Amino acid sequence: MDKVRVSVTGVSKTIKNQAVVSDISFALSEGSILACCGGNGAGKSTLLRMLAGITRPSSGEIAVNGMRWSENRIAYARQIGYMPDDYLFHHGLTAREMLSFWAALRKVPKSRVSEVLSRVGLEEQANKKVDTFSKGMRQRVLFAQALIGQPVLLLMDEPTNGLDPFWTQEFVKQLKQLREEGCSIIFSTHQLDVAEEAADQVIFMNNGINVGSGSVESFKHRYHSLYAAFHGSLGIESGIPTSSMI
Ligand SMILES: Nc1ncnc2c1ncn2[C@@H]1O[C@H](COP(=O)(O)OP(=O)(O)OP(=O)(O)O)[C@@H](O)[C@H]1O
Repeated sequence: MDKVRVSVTGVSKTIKNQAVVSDISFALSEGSILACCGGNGAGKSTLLRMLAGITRPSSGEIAVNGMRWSENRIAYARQIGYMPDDYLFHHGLTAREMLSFWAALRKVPKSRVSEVLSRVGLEEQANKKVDTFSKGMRQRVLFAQALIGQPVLLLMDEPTNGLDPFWTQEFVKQLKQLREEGCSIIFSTHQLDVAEEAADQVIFMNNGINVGSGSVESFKHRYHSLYAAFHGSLGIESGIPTSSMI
């Protein structure tokens, strides 16, 4: 059996008396990709933030390589690269300067900066100021930032937001390459075609609840596309296996 990289057991989050994430459970193995899909306000970002250790669950357990955040926060965080859905960049810094800053924070060699810039196709723009970049280019800077510490778990919140079709395809290729290297990846998206192409597993969320989860292959076999599967999940009587273990 594949080694479990991420284990999420009965995780819930309540904010201001509102159940934002309710009783989510899944397991993701080493070198596997999970897409977290759902409409606006479904709880995807909150789930990713809990996995990243930015927000604490109200209840439930999260372990990455068997380690819980509460046991050793620094060692837990070192395993993870997190790409937020938005980031307020410091004015006046170039892409290289931003990444050098993140490399220093992560205590990784500066040589890694050029490696990740080239990986996201920004080597020629490395010395340009990030606040002059387009949305898609800024997304690629954030992707590079998430990769800088060579994480074993990559968490990405709507990573293809703002990417043009070329870079969306490049992103899918990058994810597959990272999976080959043994990295486990969880990303949220509204783009079910990207989830279908890149992910091995999918979890559909609605109002913080897992309304359907399983392998992309099994959903495609049953519904022909993730779009149909998602609609089926929301349709309640769809009969999707409701087991929350992926
Ligand atoms: N800090 C907060 N204070 C109050 N409510 C919050 C907070 N963070 C999240 N929420 C609420 O939790 C719910 C889930 O939000 P979340 O951002 O996790 O959803 P999402 O699936 O990522 O949505 P989107 O696709 O729009 O980004 C929303 O109703 C949101 O308003």
